[in-house]
Amino acid sequence: MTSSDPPATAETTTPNPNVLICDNAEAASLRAAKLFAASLHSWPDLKIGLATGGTPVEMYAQLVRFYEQDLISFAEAKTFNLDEYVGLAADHPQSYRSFMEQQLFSHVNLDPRNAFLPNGMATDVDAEISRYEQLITDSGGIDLQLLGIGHNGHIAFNEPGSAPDSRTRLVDLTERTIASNARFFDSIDDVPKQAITMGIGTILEAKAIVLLALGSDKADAVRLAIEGEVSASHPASFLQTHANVTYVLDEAAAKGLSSALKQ
Ligand SMILES: O=P(O)(O)OC[C@H]1O[C@](O)(CO)[C@@H](O)[C@@H]1O
Repeated sequence: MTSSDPPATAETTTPNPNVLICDNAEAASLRAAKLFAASLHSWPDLKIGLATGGTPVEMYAQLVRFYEQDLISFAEAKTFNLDEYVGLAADHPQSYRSFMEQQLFSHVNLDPRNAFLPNGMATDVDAEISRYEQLITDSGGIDLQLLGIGHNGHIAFNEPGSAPDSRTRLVDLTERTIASNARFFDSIDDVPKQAITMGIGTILEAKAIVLLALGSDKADAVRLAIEGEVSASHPASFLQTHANVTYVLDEAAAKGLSSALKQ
């Protein structure tokens, strides 16, 4: 080891994270949508990793607008969602399959046979997990992955403590995540307690990643993800070890970042 070598325990981090800060949530959603649209335009058979939650709603609306303007087509694309609740049927209004149908799938020309999510009702969960990982592998891997970020730094449903090499698996949701997602359900008791999620290792195999974060309540999570220590206590920090991550933020979500990253 020479003096220029990193210490053996250090993670390799991206030296210049690609941080795009937009004036407001709408502008950030449009910016993120343009990144996906540009890739889809260049590579019509793009394998796209998709996220759910409140964050991507406006971004998906922008993608639908691009499709309606004939700027993009999903005819040859494949999509793979990050996660699905366990115990919700595909047609349950709060399943992530339903979310995707409402926000994107039903509005564009994506072949339903090319829209993949884990099956939260699978009786053999282990077999379902293997099937889902294999689907991604057989497709050649995800080209461009969209991520949101949880208040505790979770990406997909990889809660704090998730290992960087974790794969698609069954996870227990934390009380904080259940409380945060209760806004989508009639009552907090209706929020599923488990999910099938891609692992951190699965996500890091995507060739490129876009993390979209909106609003001041995400500022701490964003700061720790981009500038904090790489640690399982904040799973999004593992993105620092990936060579091609673009963070698309509104001003409010970026407010905790050091000034050097804001230029
Ligand atoms: O976009 P939201 O609703 O703030 O959620 C953030 C993250 O939390 C999840 O909804 C999971 O709880 C992710 O799917 C999402 O990326």
